Amino acid sequence: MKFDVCCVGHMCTDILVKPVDTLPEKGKLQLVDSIHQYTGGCTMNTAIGLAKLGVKTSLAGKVGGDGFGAFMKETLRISGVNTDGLLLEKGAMTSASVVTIGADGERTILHCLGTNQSLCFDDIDIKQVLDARYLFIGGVFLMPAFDGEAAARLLKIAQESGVVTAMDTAWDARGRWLSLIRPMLAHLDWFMPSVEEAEQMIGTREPGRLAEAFRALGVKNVVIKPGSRGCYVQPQGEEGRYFGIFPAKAVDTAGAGDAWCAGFLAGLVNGLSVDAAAVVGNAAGAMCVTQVGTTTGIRSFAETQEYARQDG
Ligand SMILES: OC[C@H]1O[C@H](O)[C@H](O)[C@@H]1O
Repeated sequence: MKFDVCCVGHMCTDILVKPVDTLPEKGKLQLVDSIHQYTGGCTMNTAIGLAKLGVKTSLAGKVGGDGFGAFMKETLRISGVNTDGLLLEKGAMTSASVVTIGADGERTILHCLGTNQSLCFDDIDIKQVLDARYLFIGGVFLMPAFDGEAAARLLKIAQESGVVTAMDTAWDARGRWLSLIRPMLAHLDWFMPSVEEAEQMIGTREPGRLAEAFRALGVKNVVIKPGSRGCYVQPQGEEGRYFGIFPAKAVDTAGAGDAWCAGFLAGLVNGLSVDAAAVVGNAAGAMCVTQVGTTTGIRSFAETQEYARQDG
């Protein structure tokens, strides 16, 4: 195996906007203090997070042949993510998210779909996927040509070839939730939605009931993240358990869930138990929100473990 994790799916450029204190009146322009450009999108964030945590990571997906696409490819390269599976589509626009950060660090996100809109099964370099121990799919609801049977097909191929499969979702603005995701669930070793997303699929916020429902639909191991009580982990055949969050001063919460996935998968790749990996996930998520940008706060695996020991 050449890689530990291959990440497939949603990637974009994040345009981070910090408004001045007051909210605009409806229909008026918003004054901003600053605008910055970062890499973004669940898959991109998780891939860069994994690489910063020292995991051998590759990525498959699509960006446009524009300035944003070039910026993303170069950032991936500098971060140490293999981009052989990254398509640059000439004449197409790279996806972007306008992320507005409030005074409390909470964000609102406006998605401009770009190349994620047309990402399809044939765009994915299967060899790259099968050359990894783990496949991570991120942001499945933000890729309308990939979000149903195509994602399920890729997960099935990977799982049947012995690749451990993991998936996070994203918010589904079109509200299809379980109807769309159901064919994927039977091919997932790890399903790691946020509690808000999971609630939309199953209709409860209670992690134990959510995990039970996903297990009944074919998922092997379930994580519900991160929620006010931390993350809830229920591996196959075991009781579910909570792991509490680390207190952190949030300046930008965007990417916390992606950082969690990176930390958790890095833990598994490094041979930690599921419980210890969940703690590393919580630490990576907490470190992420202390800095502006979705991957700025992520540090090496050793530093993340150290953080978990100090503040746990
Ligand atoms: O998960 C965080 C990501 O969601 C949004 O899509 C932004 O791109 C941000 O990077």
